[in-house]
Amino acid sequence: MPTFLKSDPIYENSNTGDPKSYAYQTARTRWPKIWSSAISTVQTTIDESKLSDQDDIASKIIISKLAALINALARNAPLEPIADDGSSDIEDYNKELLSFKNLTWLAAPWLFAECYIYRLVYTFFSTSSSFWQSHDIFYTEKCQSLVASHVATIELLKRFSQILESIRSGDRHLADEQTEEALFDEMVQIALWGNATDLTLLSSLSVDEVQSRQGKKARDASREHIVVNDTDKVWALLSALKNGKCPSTGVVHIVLDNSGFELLADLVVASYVLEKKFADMVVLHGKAMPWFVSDVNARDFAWLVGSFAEGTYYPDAGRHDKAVIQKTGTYWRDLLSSKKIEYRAHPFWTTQHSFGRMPELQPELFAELAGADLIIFKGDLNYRKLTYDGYWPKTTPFSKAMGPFAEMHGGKGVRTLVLRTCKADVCVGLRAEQEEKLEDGWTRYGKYGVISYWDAKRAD
Ligand SMILES: O=P(O)(O)OC[C@@]1(O)O[C@H](CO)[C@@H](O)[C@@H]1O
Repeated sequence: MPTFLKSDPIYENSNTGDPKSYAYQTARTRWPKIWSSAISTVQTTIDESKLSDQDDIASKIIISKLAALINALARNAPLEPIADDGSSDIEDYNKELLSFKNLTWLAAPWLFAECYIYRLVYTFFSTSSSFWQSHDIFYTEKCQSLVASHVATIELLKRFSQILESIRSGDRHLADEQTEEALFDEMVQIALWGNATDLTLLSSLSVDEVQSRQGKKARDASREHIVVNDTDKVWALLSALKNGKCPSTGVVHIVLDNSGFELLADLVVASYVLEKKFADMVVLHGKAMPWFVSDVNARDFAWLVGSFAEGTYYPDAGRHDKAVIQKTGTYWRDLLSSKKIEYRAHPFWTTQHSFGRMPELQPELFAELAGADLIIFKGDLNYRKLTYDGYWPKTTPFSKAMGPFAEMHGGKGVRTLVLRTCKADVCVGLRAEQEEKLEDGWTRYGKYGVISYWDAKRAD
């Protein structure tokens, strides 16, 4: 296995040619479904829009490129260099592709090939006519999924509103350490299980199955499925930061994953962090382009906050529910305008690179993360990128699987917390013999979760 950087670990990774990997099934069934459905979405947009002749010709080209991609997957064709669309990330994609020599779709490292496929498809649009250039083929599906989740959404917003009230009223129960810790635990659970509902799973689970994972009942039932749980360590950190027992910069970052219900859960957690004064500012990192079907980009983010604040999110909601929705949307808008919450989309998050490459390839971004009190990574793809998507033995320490990203840098490294439901092959940090009790394929369908923490600022 060639390595792109000298610092990459020599490891066996999930590969689309390996029948024992989830990648095998993904490349043969999930990808063709995702891209066929993209063709239908483009067709619907054409039918619903009055396109100019130029845009109409461009639409046909986009559809033919998507069809050719589906055909290339079926034929196990080689991956071709990505066309230049003026963005600097393409160079590294093509450089790494060359380093593999004759990579074909059905025998490729999963992480590389999957990032490459989303970046490639984006160029079908970014190099097209003006109508299509900023088109997000997944946008409608993302909005619809949140509207379809209105029951769990309203339940979560009501709970959030209660929490805000108790924090603000200085509820004396909240002064008790155990109650405080229980509330933090609830926040972690909300953010973790919010990740169990992404749209790529719809190609293997039904809408009902995905929605049944939302809400408090589902969270409580899933507790026993958390295979690594470092919540207490993170609680110890936050308490130390707040009590001045640990130097603080007052900034927490959340590297987001999916839009819709998961983004809602992440906004709840960001607000909790601010209201409890664990931080003065929360930076949210989204994607700069449509990515892995349901990942958050600027438009999804603006739609969620805007449609809540304006009361257009769920027009059929009752008067009381509507008031809760609008109040929360307005509250988030205010946090954004006062810069207590900031949304950003660094191009690094849509490269193929594992985060262990960040210190060398994106030292400024790495320094910024290292300068914050805590970085919360959400979701499966971020976990795969933290751990090089490697076939590590499951008992490998989390810090070892992260490589240079986890290094101490003289006590100035990154404090990493990952909240991820397992939807791939990789999983580390288990205790010896823990895996024996888990069923075959347990790392795949979002049933199990990990709350893994590594503090690269510790003095020891
Ligand atoms: O990052 P997320 O949204 O938690 O999950 C990403 C995911 O759904 O997309 C890929 C699909 O092949 C897999 O890594 C994983 O199953």
